Amino acid sequence: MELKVIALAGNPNVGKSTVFNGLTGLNQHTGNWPGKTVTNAQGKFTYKDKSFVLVDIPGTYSLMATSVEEEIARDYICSGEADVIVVVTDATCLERNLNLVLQILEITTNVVVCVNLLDEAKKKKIHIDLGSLSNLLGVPVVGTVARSKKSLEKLKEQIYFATLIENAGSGNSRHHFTEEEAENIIRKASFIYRQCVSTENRNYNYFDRKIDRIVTSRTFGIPLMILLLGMIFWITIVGANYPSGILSDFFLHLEGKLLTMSEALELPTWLEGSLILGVYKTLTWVISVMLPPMAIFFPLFTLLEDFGYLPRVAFNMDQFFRKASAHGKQSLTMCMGFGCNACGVIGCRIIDSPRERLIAILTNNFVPCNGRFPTLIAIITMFFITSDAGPTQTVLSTLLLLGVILLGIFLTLMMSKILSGTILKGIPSSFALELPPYRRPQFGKVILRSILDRTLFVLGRAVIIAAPAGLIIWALANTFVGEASLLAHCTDFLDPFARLLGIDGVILMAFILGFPANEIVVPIMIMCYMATGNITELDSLDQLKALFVDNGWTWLTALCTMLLCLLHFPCGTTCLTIKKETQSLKWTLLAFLIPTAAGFTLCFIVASIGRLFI
Ligand SMILES: Nc1nc2c(ncn2[C@@H]2O[C@H](COP(=O)(O)OP(=O)(O)OP(=O)(O)O)[C@@H](O)[C@H]2O)c(=O)[nH]1
Ligand SMILES: [Mg+2]
Repeated sequence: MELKVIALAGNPNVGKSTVFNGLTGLNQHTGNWPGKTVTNAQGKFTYKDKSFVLVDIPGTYSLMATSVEEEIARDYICSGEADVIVVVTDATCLERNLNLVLQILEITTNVVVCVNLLDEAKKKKIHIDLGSLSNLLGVPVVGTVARSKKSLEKLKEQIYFATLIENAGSGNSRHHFTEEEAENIIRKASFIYRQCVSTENRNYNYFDRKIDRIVTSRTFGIPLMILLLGMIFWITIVGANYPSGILSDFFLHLEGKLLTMSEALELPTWLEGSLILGVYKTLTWVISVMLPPMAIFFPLFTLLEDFGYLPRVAFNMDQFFRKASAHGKQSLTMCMGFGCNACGVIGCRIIDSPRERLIAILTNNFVPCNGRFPTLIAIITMFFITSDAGPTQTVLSTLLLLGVILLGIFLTLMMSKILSGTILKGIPSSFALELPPYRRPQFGKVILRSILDRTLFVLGRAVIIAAPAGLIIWALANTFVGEASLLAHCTDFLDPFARLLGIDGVILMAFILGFPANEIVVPIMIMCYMATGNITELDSLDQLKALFVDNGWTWLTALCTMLLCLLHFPCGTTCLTIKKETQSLKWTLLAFLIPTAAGFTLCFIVASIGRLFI
């Protein structure tokens, strides 16, 4: 069957990825802020007797592109690779969107215009005459509400018809518009807009502006942001305790069963030890301790993103990034880093200036990703909350977590400033960030997707990386050279240096072995301690704490471990991504060294001061 290629073009934040997901059933990340998609994504769908390849491309305001992701969009549109281009537009600001439609129509006429966000237009009492719009443009026009799949049927039909036309995909490499042509297009867009759109109520974003006056105000903007972040942390810490307990009880119960079974099967001790105490324990630890906080934090964070809060964060933080001679959009890439630093690094493509993009890439690792975030929570829960925690303790833990994160943000700014004053000198470029309208988040979908996606992601990584790591550690701990095991030799070697940093050899080795994935740092510590100690039953965080305390942990060790968790080299995936994005070994090496040096220095200082109080 012949495959037709359909491209989804349009201004940023108009719902292209949502249309893409709706048509293909895939899960491209969507979010209520411009610049979310930075690379082309492909998916397939079928309609009647035809199969289509759908390409989701980054948003662009015009074909006279300026940034990397806009160039990707422009090059794709102009390449003629697509048989049909679907231009997705925002019904609530059609005039501006029509500029791009008209520019694309100069290149190819095989276009279907999708007027999306009709639900919002309706709320704002904007009426669009789709029929005359289609007549004036000379191409099919379909109205959609991309969040509801039903409304996409018509779009599929129009795409189908458009591909029946001969000479589909007549590409045209011409994309230089003279000033006069560009002005003509603007005039034409304005004319068509006046013909097809009528509004009853011009003051439709009154509420948005009212909220923005508080949320982005000079006085309340930042405190409100910190309060919101604190609230999310608090809900995460309080909410994660209970499911964690249930899960770990369940896994312990299962472990008992597995041990009985292995005895019945008369498995050799080494096999029983490596499988159950090595692999099984690591995996179940990851699931029971790391999953609950993630399953709470990420949906909450994504809801804020879907609501449209992130661009407001960027707006508030702009002044600080500007003072650090960096780019305001860096706060957006920083926010993406909370999910995954590798994604944050790719997201840096939204920053146009190469200098500022590099700064954003090099400092992205200063905010903890989903592999480190639950580690921080686990250490806080173990060392700073007891199992019968009262409200004061949970508030204190929240403040501690908030402090660590704010420290990460502060260091991002500091390091940006240092970089732009030394190896990446330059004047900050100005930018216009659009504040998109607030949108009601899709509660059910966001919660389901972020739990499912993250859960599967973490589980996947745990299985792929933690399980073999468990095996290796078990083997190291059980292979003896002279009096001591190989594991002991390694940790003893690292110990003197680690002590200077307020930690011990095991912790340092856990961070080193955790290079492939941060998720496994604490499980490695547990395995190392268990291999040398004699506690084998760990049925609660309290006993886990006992294991750590037995191995010499104090609150200072916990604090330094948290600092090192926040500040150390990026994980393997992130390093590879940095190499790919910068095309340079030098910058990758620097991205590796900067946070590590910062972490070591800070731990050394904190440990030296802390020891005075112990
Ligand atoms: N109310 C409403 N919201 C929508 C609709 N379509 C998309 N959205 C929301 O609009 C936001 C932006 O959607 P995306 O699909 O990420 O937009 P995009 O065009 O891919 O954005 P970029 O990748 O940044 O160019 C998301 O929060 C969507 O949930 C719609 O028809 N109605
Ligand atoms: Mg997108």
